[in-house]
Amino acid sequence: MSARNIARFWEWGKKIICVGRNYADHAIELKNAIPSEPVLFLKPPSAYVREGSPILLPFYTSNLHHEVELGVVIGKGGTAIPQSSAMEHVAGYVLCLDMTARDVQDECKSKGLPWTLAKAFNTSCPISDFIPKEKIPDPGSIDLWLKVNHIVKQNGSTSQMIFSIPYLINYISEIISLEEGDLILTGTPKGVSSVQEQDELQAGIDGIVTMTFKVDRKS
Ligand SMILES: O=C([O-])CC(=O)C(=O)O
Ligand SMILES: [Mg+2]
Repeated sequence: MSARNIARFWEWGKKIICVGRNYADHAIELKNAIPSEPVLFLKPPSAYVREGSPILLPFYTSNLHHEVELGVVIGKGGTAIPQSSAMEHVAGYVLCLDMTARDVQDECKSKGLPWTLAKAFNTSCPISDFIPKEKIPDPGSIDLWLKVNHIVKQNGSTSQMIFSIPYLINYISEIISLEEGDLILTGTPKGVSSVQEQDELQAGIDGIVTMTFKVDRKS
């Protein structure tokens, strides 16, 4: 067997750990409290989708939202990783969309149920090409943007994150051990909105990466 290549980590079937409400402006737009500890949820590796394949609308939602997020790819596993050495565990980054069935999430929230149906369905995690760590020397101050049909909907800086990447790696790894090939989605800035069948989503980090995905319905 050939050596595994971290640049294709999404093929390894590792964990996708998502952080919610990590930008105050997004917490406020959805009328949520600003958290005092990170809000965590998971997506299965079957959520990954790559450019060239569409984001499929789940049949049970009529309000699918985009959330553009910086993804942190773990290169070296660990448990209870200290903040001071957290960045040594990072192999690189990807630009991600945390696709969210907002109507289903609202219902789950009101019933006190988990968000699985809202967040973890097939194609709920579109990702860009792998970005080696060296290409983003300061992941705490990069601009993320997202357009729907060429209209800008989200444009935020990772400097607005409530919990930094080292904080998140420490916090998560105290609870869930991190492994090589795991991905952490670090939360979305404001501007989330509804997408429809045939919409084109384009997202990017200026000078680093862009990606384009079409929204479709399962045939
Ligand atoms: O669904 C939400 O609003 C929580 C979340 O994923 C985020 O803030 O990125
Ligand atoms: Mg999110």
